[in-house]
Amino acid sequence: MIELKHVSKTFPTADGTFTALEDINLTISDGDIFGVVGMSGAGKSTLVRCINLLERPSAGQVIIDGADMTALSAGQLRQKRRCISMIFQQFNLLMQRTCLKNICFPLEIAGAGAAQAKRRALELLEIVGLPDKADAYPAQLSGGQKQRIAIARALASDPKVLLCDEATSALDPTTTRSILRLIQDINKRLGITVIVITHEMTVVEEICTHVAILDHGHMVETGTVEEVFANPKTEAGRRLVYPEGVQVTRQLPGSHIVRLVFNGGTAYQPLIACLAIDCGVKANILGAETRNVDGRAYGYILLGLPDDADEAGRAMAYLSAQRDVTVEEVENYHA
Ligand SMILES: Nc1ncnc2c1ncn2[C@@H]1O[C@H](COP(=O)(O)OP(=O)(O)OP(=O)(O)O)[C@@H](O)[C@H]1O
Repeated sequence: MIELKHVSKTFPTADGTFTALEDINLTISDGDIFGVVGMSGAGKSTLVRCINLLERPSAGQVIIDGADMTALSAGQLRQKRRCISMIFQQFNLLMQRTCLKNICFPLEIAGAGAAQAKRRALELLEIVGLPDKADAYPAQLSGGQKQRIAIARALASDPKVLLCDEATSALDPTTTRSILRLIQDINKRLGITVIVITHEMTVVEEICTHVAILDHGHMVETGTVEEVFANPKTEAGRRLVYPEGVQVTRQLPGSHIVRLVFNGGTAYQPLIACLAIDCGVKANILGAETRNVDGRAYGYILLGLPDDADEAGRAMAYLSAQRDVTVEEVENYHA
């Protein structure tokens, strides 16, 4: 388990002290695929670099499996870091080494013999689906293949945690999907906890179990992907999850506006038609946004209810009684 307790990180700059992270509290359980999302500059990379102490937090604790990383000696930290590997957007392969030798590199540093390192590297090439690229050089590979080699190298030290810093951001959508499948497979087969930093919500939807949203160095939301994506509670969360905003088809000034949040169970039920038939209340759909998370639909619909208090009350009672739907009043609605 990874716990961040009151982690802050400041940097000295020409204009004074810059706070990149402020009072971050986070728990990542073993086996999670945990997404960290936020706009550019939100502090995602700084956060992940604090986890393996590539950046030392200015305050707070990073506790991995009960050990406070910030309190370890340099030697102990080197040892502990072996259980955390990292992959990057630009792959960071050694271009003058073959793929096999790239994967052997961390094993050699850890003191493995050449034969043992080679045996393990060949196994890892199998795991990442490139057994025929042992003697190829990185320059001879596609972006997706380079990332597979980088993943094999990251796995060489038998890590418990894999940090992925925008690992698919340089790849096309199809290759992205195949790399995400590989990361998911590694998480399941090898039981490795994965932390994914990304600005792409589709990446989170495809593989993450949990997510944290960073905004200007603050962690503004965290929870399961379903919880956070179904109903982002903060402005920053809504901006990320629904970047286009709600597609408003029509606005009725003075209407009673409610937001129906679907959380996977009944998103495809003809709820608005049922409302009309069962209650005799005609609601206007002002906007809708749904997302598919792990094969289930989440999202919300904005409804304009009639001004008549009795009709609006009936509609609210009916909608509130539905399973797997949350009904919220929307105040100060602006299209
Ligand atoms: N060494 C540093 N010195 C000063 N400021 C820094 C330093 N490292 C990061 N920052 C600042 O901290 C903030 C967070 O940076 P960080 O790279 O963590 O953001 P990010 O969310 O990963 O952004 P991106 O998605 O663009 O990579 C930025 O404003 C950045 O300029």
